[in-house]
Amino acid sequence: MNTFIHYHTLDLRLHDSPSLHQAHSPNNTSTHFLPIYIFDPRQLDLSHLSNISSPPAPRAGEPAEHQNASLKYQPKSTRCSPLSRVGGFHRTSPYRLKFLLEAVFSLRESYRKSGGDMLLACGPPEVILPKIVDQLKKDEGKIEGIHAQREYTVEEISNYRRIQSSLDEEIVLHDSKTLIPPKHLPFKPELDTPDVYTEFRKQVEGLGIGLNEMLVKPLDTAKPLNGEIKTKGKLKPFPKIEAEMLNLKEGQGGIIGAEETLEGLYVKLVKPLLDNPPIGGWSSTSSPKEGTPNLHPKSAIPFKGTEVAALERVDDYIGHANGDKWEEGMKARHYKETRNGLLGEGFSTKFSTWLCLGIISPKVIGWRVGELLEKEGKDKEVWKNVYWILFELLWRDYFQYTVLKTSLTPSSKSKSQLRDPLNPNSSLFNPDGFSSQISTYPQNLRPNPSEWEKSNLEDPNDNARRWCEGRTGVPFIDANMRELVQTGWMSNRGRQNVASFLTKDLYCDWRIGAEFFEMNLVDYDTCSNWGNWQYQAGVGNDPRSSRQFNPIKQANDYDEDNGFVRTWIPELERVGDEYVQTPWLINDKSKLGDYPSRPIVELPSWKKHYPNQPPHRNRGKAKGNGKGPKGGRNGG
Ligand SMILES: Cc1cc2nc3c(=O)[nH]c(=O)nc-3n(C[C@H](O)[C@H](O)[C@H](O)COP(=O)(O)OP(=O)(O)OC[C@H]3O[C@@H](n4cnc5c(N)ncnc54)[C@H](O)[C@@H]3O)c2cc1C
Repeated sequence: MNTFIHYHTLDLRLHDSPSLHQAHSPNNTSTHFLPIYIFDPRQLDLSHLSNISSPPAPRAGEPAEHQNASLKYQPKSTRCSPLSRVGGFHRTSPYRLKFLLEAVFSLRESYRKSGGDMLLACGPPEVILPKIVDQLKKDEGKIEGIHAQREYTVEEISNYRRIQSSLDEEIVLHDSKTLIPPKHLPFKPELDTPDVYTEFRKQVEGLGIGLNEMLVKPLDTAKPLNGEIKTKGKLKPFPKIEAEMLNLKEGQGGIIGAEETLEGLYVKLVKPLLDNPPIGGWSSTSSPKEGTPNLHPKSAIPFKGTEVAALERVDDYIGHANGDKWEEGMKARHYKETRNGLLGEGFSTKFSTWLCLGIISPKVIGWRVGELLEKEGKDKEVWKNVYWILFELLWRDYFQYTVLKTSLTPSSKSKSQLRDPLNPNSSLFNPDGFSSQISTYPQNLRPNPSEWEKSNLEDPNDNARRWCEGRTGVPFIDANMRELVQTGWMSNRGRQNVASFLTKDLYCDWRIGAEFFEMNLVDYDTCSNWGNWQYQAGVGNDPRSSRQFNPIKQANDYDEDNGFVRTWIPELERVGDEYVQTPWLINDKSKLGDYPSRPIVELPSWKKHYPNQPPHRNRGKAKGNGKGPKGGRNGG
């Protein structure tokens, strides 16, 4: 027996899978194929699974390095704990947990439907994987290779390094995470990713935008068929693993039985979240007393975490070729015009929900966009709208590669410190962000964390806490925050505004916002989240002082009919349309019910956008035109 192991991390799919492709290519000598997914106690509290001891819960503010005494490997500057470092938030919400389990269980189902299976385990991967390898090597068994997707973030890099340090076999890493794979880039991403997005995009577009130029063809390893995902050919047999023969010690974790269901596992994993709700609590739809969370009826992402759902969304949004014709895809043809919308599922692609776990390959999306552009891109309107999807996907790549570069560069503050081979050091989570790694960063724009407001999230009147709970008194901000907590989603427009409000108007530590997003966003992605937060907070590698949004102007421009604010803030029901974005201006405050009668801050620049101010409330002007405030555009 010669086993090809594929260790799934953030690549929960069968299509466009380099491992699957390699394992089943004619010259591959493996006889068996073993895909495995391991729930890691540093990411999730696994204490309700059998034979697992999770790291002790840290207190907010306590440095991560003191939080993992029970683990053999002591992380230094990483955030390896199921609670976040600054705010002490969980690192997942019930919604996000359910989405992950949907992805894992549907992947296992797809493997089974294709003649194979997938092993589910829990525990530190550097303990579990070597035990499995040992068992497979017994009785002269061989390991053809251990394959995984290359990750660019410090926790994932240290995870691979820890595993590697306990294995004789080399882990083979595949570049399957980005639209443009590293080897196609016109520069070495780990060294030369430009500090400014526009420069990155121009260099990439210099490759030529067409199919097989900038866009790389995805591997044809699996496709949807009658509502299921099927691999191209039959899978190699799944090897027998005997859980009791792994010799795992007490507390080290183990194999999750083949009979375990999504619902059963969910109940065990969600318990620590429900027992210890975060500030403001979980929303009632996301944490039912029994079973898995229901979708919020107003959710902008009424989708499942499955490969089938992801590929159906691509079909629905971009469409597909049918002979000479292009079918469906009306949404993509209006993408640029509608992408700043706030309500409903149609305004933007929502691809991020599947991209974050690798349920869909960015290359599949890119290739489909390229096909549509090739067929219909001569029409300028189609080109402008459809191309913009690539423009945004390049933002995603840009943050991935920026993080890769900084993950492998020592902080300028610790130049003397030799790189810890097991533990790369990144400024992604530092208060002064990437700026701390750039010696040429302009002095006058350097962030000064000591000047930021100190937050005490225990205090219900704390500004950052009121931001988290959607109680700032500024309806446009609160509506976005409530949507996030109640559905696990917020639009890009909303994210930019609430991030600006927390950091530029309230002057709070941006990491509280990034951690709160990490807990709640179903589409949470380390690079996109922390990279965008740095960018908005002005601590990233593209320094500018003016990324400040005016929430009143933004509300006037993007919530023209007040539908968004009315959807999420029912307390404002009795306030007329004119003042619903500025309710503190009405005389009869009794109409506000429990809603704050004053905003926690009021900036002079807001006033010219109040009702009846010259110039008159400028409704609808910028809706959907892709223009943000001066200097504030990020990703359109
Ligand atoms: C403070 C803040 C936090 C964010 N956190 C995340 C996060 O955790 N995960 C995440 O995927 N995105 C994040 N974004 C980026 C962006 O808001 C989302 O990618 C986008 O809203 C997802 O919706 P969509 O798929 O409909 O996007 P579309 O508008 O349809 O864009 C298509 C794809 O392009 C990519 N994209 C678009 N804008 C950006 C951007 N600014 N940065 C990186 N990629 C982009 C995404 O992969 C997206 O799916 C954040 C933005 C801000 C301002």
